[in-house]
Amino acid sequence: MDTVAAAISGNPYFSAGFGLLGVGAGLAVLRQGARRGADLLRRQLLVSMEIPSHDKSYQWVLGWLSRRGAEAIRAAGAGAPGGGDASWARRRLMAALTPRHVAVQTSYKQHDNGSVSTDFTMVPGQGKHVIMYGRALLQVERQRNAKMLDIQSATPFETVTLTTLSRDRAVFSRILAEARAMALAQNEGRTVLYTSFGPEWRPLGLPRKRRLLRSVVLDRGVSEAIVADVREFIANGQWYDDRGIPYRRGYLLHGPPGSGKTSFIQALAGELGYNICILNLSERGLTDDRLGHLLTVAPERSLLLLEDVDAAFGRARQLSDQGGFQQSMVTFSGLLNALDGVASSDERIIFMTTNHLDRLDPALVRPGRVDVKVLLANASPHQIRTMFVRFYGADHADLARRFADALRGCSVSTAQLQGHFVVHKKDAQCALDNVGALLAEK
Ligand SMILES: Nc1ncnc2c1ncn2[C@@H]1O[C@H](COP(=O)(O)OP(=O)(O)OP(=O)(O)O)[C@@H](O)[C@H]1O
Repeated sequence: MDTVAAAISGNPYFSAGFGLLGVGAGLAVLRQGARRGADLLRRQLLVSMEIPSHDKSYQWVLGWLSRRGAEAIRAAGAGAPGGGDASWARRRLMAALTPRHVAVQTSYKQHDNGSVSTDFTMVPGQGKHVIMYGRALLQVERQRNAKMLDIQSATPFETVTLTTLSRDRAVFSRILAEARAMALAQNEGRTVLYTSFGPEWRPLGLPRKRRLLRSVVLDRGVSEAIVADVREFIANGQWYDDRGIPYRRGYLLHGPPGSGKTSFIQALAGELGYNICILNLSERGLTDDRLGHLLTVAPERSLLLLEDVDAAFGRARQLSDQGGFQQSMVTFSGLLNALDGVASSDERIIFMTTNHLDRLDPALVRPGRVDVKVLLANASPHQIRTMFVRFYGADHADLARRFADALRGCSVSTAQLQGHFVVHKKDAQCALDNVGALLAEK
């Protein structure tokens, strides 16, 4: 044994081998130590915030990042010889930090006259980027998991992770607040129409310019009465809460086609600064469960609109129940349950419209489900005069009176009147002379 040990220790190759082994092991320990140290340091010094693509704030933060990117490019390029208030060093830093790999996001902008234009914005692409926010350095990492699908949107699951130094952790809430305010400002003065998409609400098209309440001409005092009722409801949440009454109010607007029911609800939403969630009860694939869920998760500050409720539960529905055309799977009791089930403390304002009040089941329109019923009928003489003056100006009040007299006793909808005025938009006298065309339409 001793001779073997002596042989090994005396052998220079063996000694060198052991030496190398020792150095290797030492290095491995050092490397692991360094990694652990870096991990520990990272945990102590860095904080991160992950935003998954299914979260509402995801698009807000992407929008915010794209705005920051554009600002960084401006700050880096602008003011080269002494321009702008960014120092030269800061501009250089901004230039260095401008993301090199960007993704394009196309957005549509609706102008006040209703036309739509396209706009391209660049958001940081997949991978890591570094940006400056105030004095804080932030790492932005955008990751896509191609193997995971967001079930609701059927798009790959994505995340954006923001990382910064622990001492700057407060920037996260500032960024979220800024991103939210930025997104909301884009919809300022506009009404967002939501429609159901699976179990959630999605914006339908672009936010629309708010419709002015006075652009919808209802009979004397009708508009004012509804607006006052809704405002009173909105202002009295505590009252409902104190008495344990579900905080919801139901309105039913009924009347012939083209009397302004939908237009009025849009204008009311604009007046209140609310959005509208439109639900089509006849929608294919809509079930009782989904309806109940949708009514509970409607975005805050929105009016829920169930249009043409008679179509879903009137004669057409009976036909489908007898094996006719396939409609939604919502049952009448499912609708009642959904309306009653909205018993959370969240404010719910539900508008229903119908052309046929008589076809509605009394159970649907009982107080608690429908608290306010309003008839929007064919145009009254007051509406005819008001619309005429609104189209041609106050100096045509006399023609307006004669026009209303010519239509006295006739059933003309406000939509028909609007159509007539559009045809004769340049000439009030012509509109009066051709009033007979309105009667011929009948
Ligand atoms: N009272 C009104 N004042 C101003 N415009 C009106 C009025 N009524 C209808 N219109 C115009 O007529 C068109 C159709 O109106 P709207 O869709 O609001 O009618 P509706 O009562 O909801 O019809 P329907 O019962 O068929 O759904 C819109 O372009 C709207 O601007």
